[in-house]
Amino acid sequence: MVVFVFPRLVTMLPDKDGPVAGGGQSPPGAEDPAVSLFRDYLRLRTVHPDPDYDGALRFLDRIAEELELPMKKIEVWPDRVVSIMTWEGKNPSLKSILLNSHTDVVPVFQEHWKYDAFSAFKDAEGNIYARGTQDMKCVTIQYIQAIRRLKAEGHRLMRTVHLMFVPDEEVGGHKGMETFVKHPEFQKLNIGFALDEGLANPGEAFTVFYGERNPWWITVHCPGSPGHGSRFVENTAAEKMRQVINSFLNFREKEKTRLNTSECFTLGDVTTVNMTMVKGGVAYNVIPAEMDVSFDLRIPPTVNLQEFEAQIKQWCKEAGEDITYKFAQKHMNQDVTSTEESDPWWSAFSGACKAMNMRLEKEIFPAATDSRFIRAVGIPAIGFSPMNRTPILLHDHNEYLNEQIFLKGISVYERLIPALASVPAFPDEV
Ligand SMILES: CSCC[C@H](NC(C)=O)C(=O)O
Ligand SMILES: [Zn+2]
Ligand SMILES: [Zn+2]
Repeated sequence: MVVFVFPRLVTMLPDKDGPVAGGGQSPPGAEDPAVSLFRDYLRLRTVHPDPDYDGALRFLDRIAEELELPMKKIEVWPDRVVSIMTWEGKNPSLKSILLNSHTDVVPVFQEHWKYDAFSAFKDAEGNIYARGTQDMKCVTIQYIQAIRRLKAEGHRLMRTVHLMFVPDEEVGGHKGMETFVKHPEFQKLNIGFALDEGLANPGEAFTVFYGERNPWWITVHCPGSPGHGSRFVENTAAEKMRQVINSFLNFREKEKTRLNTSECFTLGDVTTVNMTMVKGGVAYNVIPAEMDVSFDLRIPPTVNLQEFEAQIKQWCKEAGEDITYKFAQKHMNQDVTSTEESDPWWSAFSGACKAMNMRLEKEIFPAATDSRFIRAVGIPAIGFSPMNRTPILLHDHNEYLNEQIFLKGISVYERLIPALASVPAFPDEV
């Protein structure tokens, strides 16, 4: 049995922004060690643009030592390390289970926060405030604590379980999962099924994501005739850009209406279009020779991407001569993970949830996570963060998670992980 000896020094200090007594702080020593570990992890500043990845690696190394699990590190890019903790199964030749989480978090606007976003302050209701409480440091610690409990109870699972900790998800995953899935060390993991992040659900149910919308980030370049700002110059960049904007934003209106008029649609079922950047011009009285406009498009897996791009091409053509566009992101893979009851992975996942009386709501993830790279190499992946009764606050001010919800999530994984690791061998595995 592994004795939990994680040092509690930081946790026992009073919170910077909270009262030392009477502010809902548990007396030292009374807090569940899993919550203390979570709060310690939240205090690491793995925040962009300069995440303390070394701090995270040291933290995770220490946990691997406690759990007596080997930790492998692969530098997929200079200063970008993927680390993998492995709990070998009784039958290591079978396909393994991946428990993925990213270590980085998005920046904060501290002036809009009630507490220091890296103090992990816990209020009287047990709500823990910090960047990453929902996205996704909770899941990292929940995986770890579930494995810790299972090991302490003497379990040994049939399939191998890998806990993977990746950098740079929040900045597109290029120097993280996107590169790592093509690495020979990734192939060696022999992954059969993956869990990655999901979203909180404000109600009683838990949301599970079986696919994602494809992110397309596009910049449309509009060249035009320059001239004096006092004249009616023909064929200006601005006139073309106006047409382009109209086409994109008219389509946006249609999709918004489609979402709002259908009872069964969620955000993941329609295409969103947002104009996010505009560039051009040098002076008030000089008509510029070029203007650029950028859009963030999110396209559901049911949309024909070739036809959609043809539509964009048409909009640009209609807006005037010599308009070009280029993509900063253009994810093309539209694979979704099976949620048929006949699918052994889904059946194990949903069966374990059912046994815990959890109601699941299946959705397409509206934004992009590292799951898209995992699915793109043919591995089924489910996005799931066990947080019900919780408002969706990822990337928002005052991101928080209640400690009881956090603790319940550990129990959820304690059932889920053995269920997945017990999926019987497939015919091609023996
Ligand atoms: C397209 S890469 C950026 C990834 C980011 N993910 C999340 C979850 O916010 C996004 O969807 O914008
Ligand atoms: Zn995330
Ligand atoms: Zn995020």
